Amino acid sequence: MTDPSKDQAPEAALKIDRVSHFYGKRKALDDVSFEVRPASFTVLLGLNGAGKSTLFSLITRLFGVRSGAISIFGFDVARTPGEALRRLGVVFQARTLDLDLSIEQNLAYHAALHGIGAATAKARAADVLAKVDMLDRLKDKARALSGGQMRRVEIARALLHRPRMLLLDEPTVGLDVKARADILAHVRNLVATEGVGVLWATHLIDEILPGDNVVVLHRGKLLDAGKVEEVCARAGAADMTAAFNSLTGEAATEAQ
Ligand SMILES: Nc1ncnc2c1ncn2[C@@H]1O[C@H](COP(=O)(O)OP(=O)(O)OP(=O)(O)O)[C@@H](O)[C@H]1O
Repeated sequence: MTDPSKDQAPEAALKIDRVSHFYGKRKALDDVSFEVRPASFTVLLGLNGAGKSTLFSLITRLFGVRSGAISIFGFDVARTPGEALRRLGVVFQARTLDLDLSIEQNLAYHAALHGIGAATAKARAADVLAKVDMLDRLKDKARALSGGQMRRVEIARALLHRPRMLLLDEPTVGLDVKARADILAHVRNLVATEGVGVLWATHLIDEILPGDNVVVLHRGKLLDAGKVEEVCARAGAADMTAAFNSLTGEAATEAQ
């Protein structure tokens, strides 16, 4: 007898199903579909204007989904927003820590917004800060941190309510090479050790590693999605840079 559980792929952490979005007459997303699996690191790769931020705004319900559907672990963000967003953590492109508050206060404030009680919040803050190696800075003001350290605290904060899916919108913008590598390593570690599904938006091709999933978005259209190796093979390219150039007709961006 076959084991039915073997045939059932685990539910998608994030499912984007035929999503389009217009700003006035400008089509920012054109019939985009893809999935992020649990415990996978998926790179949303696109140049400026590809539609990455628009897609994030739809996933987080900043904008309503008017065409297509988005679900998180099977919960539609429009029909069951509470269930869907409870499972989602977000790190936005813009810095969002209150610089005059301590790290502890920043996290406590966020926990309160999620309805997490003070004692639980304290324990969880220690837990999530340890995951990004920032526990020793608990009492410091956010202002005292470097850009990379702030980003790590923002990632910790996004994990406070224990989401199973994490969105990061160009999280390494403005960081130096070491801070970028640190953030990437911490997030990849969350995928490996905690089974979190990650969607990592970037325009930097060298943030992709072999075995990652990649979604190539260009001017609102999804050009290809799959394992890096599959995308390269389909494009007849030796590496992801060549695959991106061939798919989009534009030059990919490497690290600064
Ligand atoms: N509020 C808005 N009003 C009108 N057009 C917008 C708005 N926001 C984005 N756009 C347009 O939608 C398209 C997609 O933009 P979006 O910001 O989603 O891309 P992106 O991939 O996130 O780019 P970036 O890396 O520059 O942030 C672009 O053509 C952009 O000019």
